[in-house]
Amino acid sequence: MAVATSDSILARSLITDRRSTNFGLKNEVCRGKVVPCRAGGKVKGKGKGRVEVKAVVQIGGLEEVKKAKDEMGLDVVSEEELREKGFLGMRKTKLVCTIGPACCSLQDLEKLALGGMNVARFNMCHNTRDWHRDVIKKINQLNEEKGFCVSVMIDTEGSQIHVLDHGAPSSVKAEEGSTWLFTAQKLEGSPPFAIQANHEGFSEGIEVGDELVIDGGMASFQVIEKVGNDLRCKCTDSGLFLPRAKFSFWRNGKLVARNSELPTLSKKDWADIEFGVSEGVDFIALSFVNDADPVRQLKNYLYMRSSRSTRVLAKVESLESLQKLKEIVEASDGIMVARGDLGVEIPYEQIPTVQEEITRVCREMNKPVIVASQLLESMVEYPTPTRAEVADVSEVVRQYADALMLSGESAIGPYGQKALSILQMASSRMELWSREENRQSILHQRRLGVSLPDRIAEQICNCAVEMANNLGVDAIFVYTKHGQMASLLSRNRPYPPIFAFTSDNGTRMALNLQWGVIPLLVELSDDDMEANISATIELIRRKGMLKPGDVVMVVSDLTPTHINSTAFQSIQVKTVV
Ligand SMILES: Nc1ncnc2c1ncn2[C@@H]1O[C@H](COP(=O)(O)OP(=O)(O)OP(=O)(O)O)[C@@H](O)[C@H]1O
Ligand SMILES: CC(=O)C(=O)O
Ligand SMILES: [K+]
Ligand SMILES: [Mg+2]
Repeated sequence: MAVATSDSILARSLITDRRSTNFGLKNEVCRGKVVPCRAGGKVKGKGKGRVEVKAVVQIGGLEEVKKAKDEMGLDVVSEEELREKGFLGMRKTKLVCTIGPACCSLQDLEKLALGGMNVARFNMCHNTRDWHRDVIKKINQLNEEKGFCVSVMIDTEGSQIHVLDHGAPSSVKAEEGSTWLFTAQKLEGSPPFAIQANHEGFSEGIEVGDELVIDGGMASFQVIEKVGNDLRCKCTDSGLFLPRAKFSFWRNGKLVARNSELPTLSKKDWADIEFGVSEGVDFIALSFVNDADPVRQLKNYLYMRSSRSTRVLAKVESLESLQKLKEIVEASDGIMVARGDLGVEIPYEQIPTVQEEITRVCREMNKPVIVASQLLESMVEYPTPTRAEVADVSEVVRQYADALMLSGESAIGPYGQKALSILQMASSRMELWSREENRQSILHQRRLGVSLPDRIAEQICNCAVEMANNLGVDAIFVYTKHGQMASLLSRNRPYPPIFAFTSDNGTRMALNLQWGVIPLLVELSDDDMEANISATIELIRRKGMLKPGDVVMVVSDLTPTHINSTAFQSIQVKTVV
């Protein structure tokens, strides 16, 4: 029987007769002949690299299989989706919801969780820490008591120059031709034609004649006079000041870069991070990252605090971050394309191409990417999205981003659950289309790994996905400690879902953000991979979710626990009987 072979993998197929297959925990027949890979030899500190590729092995009659745990480690939403839609119908694109006053009750959060929310985002710009703590507790409670698997992300405020809350309940209008004072001085009451900025140095380096743009184009002004740090400006394009509206300055059609003197991580951000660590959040998203330094700084800090399972995401929302994109992606555990602020810093028309490029770079470098902001913006007010918004959401899915994010649609809008269901439907539809069009085949994977073990893992995952797609298997099972194998599989955007079994809860919650990965928390043996495989297949089968005839591809990369033991890497295809 032909099995995928490649230069670095000497594959050997093994067809095992069902009757002769004894699925004991340490079944040598099952394991087949292990063939060293050509690149083999000594793998530094990891024993010998070994790759085994097996052909169809059937399972069934599993008397000896380890007694399955009662609970499956699969969250209730995935379980329901699997029952309803089957393996191939499971949604791949992950969904992030910003939590705000419109969705912070236990009932609302439960509805969002049922609606497919994978990650709840808390924007530390708004509300008090007590409020955030209280709502995070509710998410934890839902996970524990109702079997959801919703990860928690905090998003730092970061340092940015913006309009201070002007005291007015909604927005303030600027008419064309009117003259306004922009100042950092404290304003008493809400004097007309005066706007207070949050930062002393907001006008540093700004000259008469420069253009002041509000929220990336909501309104525009020309600087007509500079007195000390204050700016007197004439409105050249009328528009609204929303609370916390952002400033940007332009000269001769170019952005005047000036945020750089502000620290990416302010005192308040560090206090919020401390809060996040003490609440055990899964992700910290850093706003206004301009280079890799703050990401590294935070990762070091988390390491020192023994909070290693907290993943650090960098938000790409400044001109500088685009110039240092690769180093930022490299340093972080994932990226958010924060199109709201990005659209303040670069011209609108560049957003689509920049988004596609960031998404591509992230997939190549194997980091999850969230595309955020204004996906269904009109739904903050209206119960249906515009057709253009649905097209935008679909485009993000077509680009194979890992996740879509709701902002105001869920945080303050009355139609948050409906907005979430629209993300669900639009992504499922586009995923199906992409599969039918075989679009996955156009993804080119740049070589990623440097060390031999990393390269082996990468090759196994690339080959496994190609095989899984060609064979039309129903699901891919993978066993993972830190999520590496699962994410390498996900990077190839396979047709079947990836069931990632892990005994590390931090890994499980982090994998929640990765395209096509369904993380399951189970107890795994450190050195008996066959036992893990048999037990997990049996676990799913007993729940009635694997039927006879279903085909599962099992990918394993057992890192040896002893220096002299061998790595056991394999791709196996198993048919359920
Ligand atoms: N915890 C909260 N409390 C009150 N309002 C909130 C909260 N979270 C979000 N909002 C509201 O929802 C809107 C959209 O939220 P979101 O956090 O996505 O804003 P953003 O400006 O896109 O993000 P960022 O500040 O990170 O750039 C905000 O303008 C705010 O009015
Ligand atoms: C999400 C966010 O921070 C932005 O779009 O600016
Ligand atoms: K923020
Ligand atoms: Mg932002």
